[in-house]
Amino acid sequence: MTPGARVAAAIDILDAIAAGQAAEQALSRWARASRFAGSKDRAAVRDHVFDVLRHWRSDAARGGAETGRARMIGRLRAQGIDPDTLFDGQGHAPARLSVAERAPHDMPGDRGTAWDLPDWLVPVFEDSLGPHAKSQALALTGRAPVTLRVNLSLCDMSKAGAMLAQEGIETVPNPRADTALTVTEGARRLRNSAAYREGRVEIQDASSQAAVAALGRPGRALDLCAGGGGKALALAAYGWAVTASDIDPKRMKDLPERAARGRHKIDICAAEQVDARAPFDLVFVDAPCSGAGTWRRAPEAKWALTPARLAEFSAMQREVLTKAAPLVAPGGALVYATCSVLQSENSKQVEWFASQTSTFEVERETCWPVDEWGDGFYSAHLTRAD
Ligand SMILES: C[S@@+](CC[C@H](N)C(=O)[O-])C[C@H]1O[C@@H](n2cnc3c(N)ncnc32)[C@H](O)[C@@H]1O
Repeated sequence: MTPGARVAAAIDILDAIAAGQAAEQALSRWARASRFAGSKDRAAVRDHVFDVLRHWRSDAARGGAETGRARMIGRLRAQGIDPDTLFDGQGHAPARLSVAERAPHDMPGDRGTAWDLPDWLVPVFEDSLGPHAKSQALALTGRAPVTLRVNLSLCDMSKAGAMLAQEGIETVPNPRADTALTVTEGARRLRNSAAYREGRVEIQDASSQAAVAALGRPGRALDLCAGGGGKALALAAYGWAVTASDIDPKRMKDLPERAARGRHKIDICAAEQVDARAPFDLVFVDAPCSGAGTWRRAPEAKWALTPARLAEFSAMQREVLTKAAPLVAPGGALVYATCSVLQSENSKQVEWFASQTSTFEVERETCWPVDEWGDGFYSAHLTRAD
């Protein structure tokens, strides 16, 4: 495909998304109908689509309309690329720009457009992040790094880096966690590499790795909101004896295969059986949340979030904290974590929990920012006093 044809494909996919299709579904449909597209074409089209999704408002403003075509014009302008070089009407490239499209479009001065956030989230970001609100909102419009967790129970950092390099996957140590490598080249080869297939590395953001690294001497741990099992696997690699559970067992469907790859034994437990396994030295609550720290990876979620949905997350967080507390052994720890940068989901929830109980003490809270090394993440470490 020519660069122009890739842009034309992205425009069609963006229109399908604007009409209500999920981005992954729209991309898969296009890929199935476009057998001529090679892997580099598919990657380039995906990059265009996700770049626009991250800049949904500002691209529309720069392009002068809320269409896939205008947004793609806006995206090229933001990247300093003259749209005329790709919109040339040749072959499968998009039609030439009209006079109206070529006219400069002034960016509106409001912060929602400039920060690429829904208007209601601007004050929420300001309350949560103070002087960092703008820089964090803008950080969320960039591409996320691809980060690996080296499974130290099977491999050391330098061996993992060397194995990956042999297969054309270049990495650098990620300063956020001692187990983390950031991929700088060859990320698309990762899932076929020996290091990944043999469980020596797993894909996991460095902030999540850092949150698990800080948990001290291993014992019996419950990952109460295990989902795909990222935290459970990282805990097991540090030597914790892990029980994994989730209110929605379907969410754990990949966990047995991932655990087998990493050669970890994880006790996968139905939600109604958890009480019988208690107490635990550590209960890790990776709570359901807005995902605001990970919107680079899932930009549609940024535009789909509403105040009502945020309130629903808040209720779920309180419910899961309440459920977790009695499962912690005396002297044990409760870790509450989210991949959110919003105070209402983080410190406010821990404040609420602390106001409900005299049994737990808040030892420390840590916030990791959205930056070149990792996603926004929060964790609070509480200890059970009695
Ligand atoms: C942020 S995700 C977990 C991600 C996962 N820990 C990982 O590292 O891949 C939150 C999970 O919490 C689960 N969940 C929501 N409410 C719950 C509850 N009351 N009890 C247990 N799990 C719950 C959801 O089904 C979802 O899988």
